[in-house]
Amino acid sequence: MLKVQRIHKKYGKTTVLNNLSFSIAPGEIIGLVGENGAGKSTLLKLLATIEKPTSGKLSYKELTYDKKRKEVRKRIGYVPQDVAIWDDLTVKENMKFFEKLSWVNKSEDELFQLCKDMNLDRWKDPVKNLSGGMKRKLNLAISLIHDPEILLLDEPTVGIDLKSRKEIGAYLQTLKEQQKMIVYISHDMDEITELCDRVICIGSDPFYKNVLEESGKKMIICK
Ligand SMILES: Nc1ncnc2c1ncn2[C@@H]1O[C@H](COP(=O)(O)OP(=O)(O)OP(=O)(O)O)[C@@H](O)[C@H]1O
Repeated sequence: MLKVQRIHKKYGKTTVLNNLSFSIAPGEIIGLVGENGAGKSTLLKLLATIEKPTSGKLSYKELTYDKKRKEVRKRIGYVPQDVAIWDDLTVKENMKFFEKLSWVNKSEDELFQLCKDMNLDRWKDPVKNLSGGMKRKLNLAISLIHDPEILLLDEPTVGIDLKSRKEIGAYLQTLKEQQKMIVYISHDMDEITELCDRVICIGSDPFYKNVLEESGKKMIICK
C-alpha cells in the first residue's frame, strides 16, 4: 500500500496542495485531474521522491519517504511530462543505456520484449526518426526497465494519436493485472474515466468534479 497522509505543499507563500490524504492498493490505476497549475505534477513529484512535502507523511509498505528515500525510489518508475531520451541513439541503444543506469541487469532479449509489449517495433531506428507517440512509448518502456512496483505518469499520451493512446492504455491494463500501482495525469477525461479505478481531483475548478460525478467514478477532492 502507498499511503499519503495529510500532505501540504507550499512554494514560498503559495499553497499548492492542502491537506491531501489517500492510499493506493496494488493493481489500482489512479487518475489525477485538475486545471493547469492546480498541482498535479507537484503531487506526482512528491510521490516520485523528487520533491518533499512541506508537511505530512508519505510511505510505501513499511518504508517511509523521509527515512528510506532511496529504497522507495528503486520501486518507482517515473515518466515526466517531457520526453527524456537520446535522439541520436537507436531504440536499442537507448534501452541499453538506461539499463546500465538502472539497479538491475536485463538481457537484450528482455529489453526488446519490453518494447514489443507496447507495440514499439523500431528497435534499430534512431529515436529522431520516431513519431511522438513512439517516443512516448519508449519513455514508458525505459521507466519499466527496473521492474518498478509503482508507475507515475505525467501526461503520457499528450499529443499522440488515438491508436497509440489506445495501445498505451491497453498496456497499462496489463501492468495493472501484474499488480502495479499506477498514478496517471491526463486532461483527457474519456481516457481517465475509461482507465482509472479512482480519480484525484485537484483545484477549485468544478469542471472536472462535474464530469467525474456524471461518470460515477470514485473521487478524492483536494482544494
Ligand atoms: N519549483 C517550483 N517553484 C515554485 N513554484 C512552483 C514550482 N513548481 C510548481 N510551482 C507552482 O505550483 C503550482 C502547481 O504547478 P504544477 O506544475 O504542479 O501544476 P499542474 O496541475 O501539473 O499544471 P499543468 O496542468 O499546467 O501541467 C503552479 O502555480 C506552479 O507555478
